[in-house]
Amino acid sequence: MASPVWGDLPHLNALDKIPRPFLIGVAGGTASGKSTVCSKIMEQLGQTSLLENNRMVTIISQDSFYRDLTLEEHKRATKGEYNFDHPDAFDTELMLKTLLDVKAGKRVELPAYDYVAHKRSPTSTAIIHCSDVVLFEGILVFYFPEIRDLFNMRLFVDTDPDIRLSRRVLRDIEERGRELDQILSQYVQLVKPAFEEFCLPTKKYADVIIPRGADNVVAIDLIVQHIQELLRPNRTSRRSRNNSDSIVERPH
Ligand SMILES: Nc1ncnc2c1ncn2[C@@H]1O[C@H](COP(=O)(O)OP(=O)(O)O)[C@@H](O)[C@H]1O
Ligand SMILES: O=c1ccn([C@@H]2O[C@H](COP(=O)(O)O)[C@@H](O)[C@H]2O)c(=O)[nH]1
Repeated sequence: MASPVWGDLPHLNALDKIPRPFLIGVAGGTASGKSTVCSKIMEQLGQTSLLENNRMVTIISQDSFYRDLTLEEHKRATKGEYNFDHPDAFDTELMLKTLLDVKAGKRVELPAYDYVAHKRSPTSTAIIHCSDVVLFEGILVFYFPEIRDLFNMRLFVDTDPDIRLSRRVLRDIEERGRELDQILSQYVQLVKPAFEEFCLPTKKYADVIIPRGADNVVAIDLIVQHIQELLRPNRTSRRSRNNSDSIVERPH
């Protein structure tokens, strides 16, 4: 049953024992298009038209697991001098516990991350219900072995660094309230070196590398087809057959 497109995916061999939720890790450098790729996968699985509570595909961002900063760290963060791209910036324990809960089908509550305040927002939480597919995206989702091993499929979004930087500049000015000189100095001093040291070496763990991110419609189509194949409705879902059927339908 293994598809030639997917090559050798040892952890996907027992296709008759597909775990639910099916946990997909999506790694890649900053502004590579991880969130956009996840949204496209969700859209093509016919999920965006459904009410949030009825969706069988969920996206979780690793950014929800940035650890709380001390006063001194927060001061540095406001000047673009705190290293948010280092593995130590994350609350690994909470990240692991949450993913284990998600895998166990438990309902989890996640605070959204506030990039302006540099902290988790207590007023904006997402409730993760048990889903058929959970996409977990972030710069270092393959860095921590205990977390990496939880994924049933691993994707790496591989976008040219110049394109990533230009997108990050626009995004950080428009959405994250940053000044150009601070974005550039943070990028050169912290983001780029950490990408090379911690993120890029994790590309080797990917089952599928997606060059050009969301522009790569062929790769996204193939990934979606593969997920649909794995989650055929004759497999048992945590929810009703009616709900899980929506996953195998094409959007049009
Ligand atoms: N293929 C694309 N073409 C144009 N802009 C894109 C594309 N993919 C992502 N972007 C934009 O680049 C920025 C970063 O994308 P995002 O998906 O949030 O990346 P990441 O999750 O890796 O940080 C966003 O403003 C997004 O709208
Ligand atoms: O308070 C913060 C938290 C994070 N960052 C930067 O965000 C990116 C990770 O998010 P992507 O969506 O993958 O780009 C990371 O490179 C951090 O440097 C921040 O600037 N401030």
